[in-house]
Amino acid sequence: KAITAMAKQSVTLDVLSYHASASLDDAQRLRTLRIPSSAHFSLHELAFDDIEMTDDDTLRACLRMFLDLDFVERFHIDYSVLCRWLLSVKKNYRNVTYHNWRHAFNVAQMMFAILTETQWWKIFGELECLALIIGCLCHDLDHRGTNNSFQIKASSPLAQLYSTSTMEHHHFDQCLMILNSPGNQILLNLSSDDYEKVVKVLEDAILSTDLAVYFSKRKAFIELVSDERQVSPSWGECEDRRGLLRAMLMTACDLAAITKPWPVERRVAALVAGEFFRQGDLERQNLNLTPIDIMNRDKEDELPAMQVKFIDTICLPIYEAFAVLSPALQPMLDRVKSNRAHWIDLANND
Ligand SMILES: CCCOc1ccc(S(=O)(=O)N2CCN(C)CC2)cc1-c1nc(CC)cc(=O)[nH]1
Ligand SMILES: [Zn+2]
Repeated sequence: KAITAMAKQSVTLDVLSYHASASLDDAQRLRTLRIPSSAHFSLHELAFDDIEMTDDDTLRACLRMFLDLDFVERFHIDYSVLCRWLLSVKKNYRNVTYHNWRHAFNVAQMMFAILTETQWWKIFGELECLALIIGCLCHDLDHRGTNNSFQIKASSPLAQLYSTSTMEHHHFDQCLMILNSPGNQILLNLSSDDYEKVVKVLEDAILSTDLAVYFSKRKAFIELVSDERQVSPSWGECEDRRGLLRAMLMTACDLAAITKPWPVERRVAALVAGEFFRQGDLERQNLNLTPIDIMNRDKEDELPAMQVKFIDTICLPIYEAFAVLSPALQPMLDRVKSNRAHWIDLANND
């Protein structure tokens, strides 16, 4: 009986992998494209904006990040497999308003920019940096444009699988499924020891993008920052500190639209609002519930005030701590403050 169950499980995985994987043709085409420099794509910019980029550009930019971080050489990643893996990751983001491939790509670019501008890649080492970049690209895989509380309220299949951090567990599950799909196994040539380490860091990184996890870890992080101030080399030796910094880094990159120049923040906030309001519509129509204010289309004019609250309660603490840890990140904090002023203006004009 156990054997048939195992056989069924493996068939399911194969069927999932088959549909999740990008086509060989697409991978073949991407493989032949020329890959411009990181400077060409402005990948080291903390104020990066992807609006001018085509989907092909985003894929080539990801290849550039893997090449510049030396992952392809160091981990003997087959270049065709890397191309297919990137296409499969992109394919497994849905066409939702905000939590789509572009969001994942922007989060990965922010991680690349922070790790390089602060030199923190030296603290984490190649293995943990590989896990962080893969984690960013995969952290919202198969997002349906609805949040954890919606899954619970709708008692969706995902909520029955995972009762806490529902979506984040699903994103990690999808990430592993693609990494283990034939033709997509970019970690194939890692030692089993290195593979175990990458998967562990990957799981922590993706689960850290649940704001509930951020709230639970933030106090310890801010205390550590006020005691230690700059990131001294000793941070590298302590596994717990590195884990805490990685978790905070994931949140800082996930919410980084708030640190971008105003035209970018204003555009992204409209996408976030669009997705929230659609969830509110679903809650009314399907669940017969009155949505919370942030998802209630009728409260649209309160959006600027909500953004100010979002900045004060969630964003400022983390970007203030990061600016203390590395002066290179000060411009991010400055832009959060100037975006706050814009939202205050809009809140007063309504
Ligand atoms: C733009 C449409 C309104 O957007 C918001 C409204 C309220 C709050 S909140 O801090 O009060 N809070 C967050 C935690 N929830 C559980 C309860 C509500 C946050 C946002 C918001 N979130 C993100 C992250 C996805 C990005 C972004 O730009 N804005
Ligand atoms: Zn995200």
